[in-house]
Amino acid sequence: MSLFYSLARSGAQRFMKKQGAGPVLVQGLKRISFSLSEGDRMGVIGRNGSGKSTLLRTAAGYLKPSGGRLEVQGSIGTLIDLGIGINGERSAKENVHFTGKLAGLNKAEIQAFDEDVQTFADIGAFYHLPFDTYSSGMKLRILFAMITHFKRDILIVDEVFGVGDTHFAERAYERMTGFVHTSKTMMLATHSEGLLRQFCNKCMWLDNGQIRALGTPDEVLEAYHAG
Ligand SMILES: Nc1ncnc2c1ncn2[C@@H]1O[C@H](COP(=O)(O)OP(=O)(O)OP(=O)(O)O)[C@@H](O)[C@H]1O
Repeated sequence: MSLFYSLARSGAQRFMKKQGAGPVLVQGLKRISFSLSEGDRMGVIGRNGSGKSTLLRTAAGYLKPSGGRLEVQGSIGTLIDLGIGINGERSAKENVHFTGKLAGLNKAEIQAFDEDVQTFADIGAFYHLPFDTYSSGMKLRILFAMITHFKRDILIVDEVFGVGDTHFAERAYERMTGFVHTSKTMMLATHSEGLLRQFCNKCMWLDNGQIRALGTPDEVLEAYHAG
């Protein structure tokens, strides 16, 4: 199983460019090329606006690159935007049952899925209220519990841990550790060196939408700090 991703070109400039009275163009990524194989867990670092989320969304298939080639083999689990794939007017429970049906689970499996999410997310009576009424932290709890219930070949996670409280973060790290060992490939955008060192064996430094360094977390962090 491999994840090969190449964005060789794009029609716009990286910086915001106003073309006369026309639209403003923002190029999120430029000349990105890398491949990940089974067992690779790549952290993506970079300053705010450097393109980390854009890269993850593209790799997950939510964004279509304007040029280049993206090749992904295997099932993908994502934790990128708090709400993608969720019906905000429905409760977490209803969303869990719907997702379970979509995933082809039988009645007993859906019940187990429901119990697992409800127990792990631990949001009390909110579990039965519309998702849109949840705080960011509650949304994270539900979505994290949902995606980590399933075994996926590829896990793509944006730095959403920040909205969880300490109690949840501890349990999430624990579950993530288990998940990392059962998933084959991972991409994790993060500002946390702790997370990077704990979960990743590769690291990409994005700067202005381009790869500035690619290597082990130690190598890339050293380059990143050196500026
Ligand atoms: N929907 C959008 N429309 C236009 N420009 C966008 C959109 N999303 C992101 N951008 C731009 O693309 C660039 C990269 O943004 P991105 O969110 O990928 O950065 P990031 O590295 O994830 O940032 P952060 O660390 O702040 O989350 C930024 O210049 C941003 O303004």
